[in-house]
Amino acid sequence: MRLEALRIPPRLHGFDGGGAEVFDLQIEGAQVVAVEPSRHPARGTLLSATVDAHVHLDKNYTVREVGPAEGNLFAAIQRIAVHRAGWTADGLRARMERALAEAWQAGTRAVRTHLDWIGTDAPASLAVFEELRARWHGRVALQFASLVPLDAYADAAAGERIAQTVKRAGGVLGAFVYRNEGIVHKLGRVFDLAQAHGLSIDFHVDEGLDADATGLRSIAQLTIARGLHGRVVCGHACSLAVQEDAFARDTLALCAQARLHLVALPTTNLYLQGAWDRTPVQRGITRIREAAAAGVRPSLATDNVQDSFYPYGGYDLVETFGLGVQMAHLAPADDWLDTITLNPARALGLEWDGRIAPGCPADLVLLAARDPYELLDARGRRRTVVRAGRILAKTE
Ligand SMILES: Nc1ccnc(=O)[nH]1
Repeated sequence: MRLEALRIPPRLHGFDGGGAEVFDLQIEGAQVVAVEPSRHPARGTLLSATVDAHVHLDKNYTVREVGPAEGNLFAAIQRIAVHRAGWTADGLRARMERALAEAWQAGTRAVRTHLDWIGTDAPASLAVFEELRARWHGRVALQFASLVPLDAYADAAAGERIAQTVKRAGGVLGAFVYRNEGIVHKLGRVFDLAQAHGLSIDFHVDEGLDADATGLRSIAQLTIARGLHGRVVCGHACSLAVQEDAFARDTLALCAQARLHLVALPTTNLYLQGAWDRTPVQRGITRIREAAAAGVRPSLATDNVQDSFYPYGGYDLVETFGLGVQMAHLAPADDWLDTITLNPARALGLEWDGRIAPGCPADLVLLAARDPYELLDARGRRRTVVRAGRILAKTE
């Protein structure tokens, strides 16, 4: 198969483009075998298949039963707690399948989901997740992180049980961190367990606009102290945006030193953060631009879809990218397409980092956008998804 006249954003180049912007690709079998400058004007934009570093497959599409939390994270947590008690394998399977089918059609090749993990035993969602991870193998690579309230790790035996289960199931150790008492000590327990069991870590951290929420800084310091550079992912970090510039800069320098992976969640952050009873001025998004300037190239991810935390949305990362561009002034847009391709691929430790080059997998998303401006319009988002060298889906 030959793909002609496509812009490849420079950050996604795994080859020397020699200053050209538009390319023709030759695909043989499941591989790209040649990338050459094109003689034609661009008729679209080529990305590597997208990677979604942070979702919640266990609770998506439940908003019709639980209701939206109207801008209040802790209300969202309470609403889902009541609903969670009634979760069944069939219900979970249907919700997860629907999400994966949508992500796959949109051109996503890998997804990391958090699984609500209350108590020490594995949640009902884990067995369903493992079943779907096997069923979707070769289409969407699936990872999970345990979403455990940080305080649960204060109990050493409970922490050990959780870590053993996560290890057995091939997952990532996670926690929800927000202004906890004794936060450094409890975070230290998570790092102890990760080290003892050889696990990577993924935190929900500082998801709020209180300037004294400084979990991110503690996590970066612990990552350096424990030598877990590059093994730790942090989602949200909203409070970084409301802290003093100098303080935030120091935190980001530590994050860079720790090779921490930062994931911003535009839809949910916009919905849950800022005021509800008047026009919200604060956007809740973390300091994406300062992070990048400090050497921490961040990811954008989907987070919640049609649940109490975020009642709208779907699994289209190109759409989420468009929102991120507008929310955080990610301009020029072309320069930030690594937020849904390369950066999350590295955060998830995927074999292919998403750079397009001869020899790379032919897992690609061909967008109709003829220039960077069309990336954010409905026509420009229309796409042809190519997986393993074959056209999977086309939107007209
Ligand atoms: N933003 C979120 C925090 C905690 N749980 C969720 O599902 N989402």
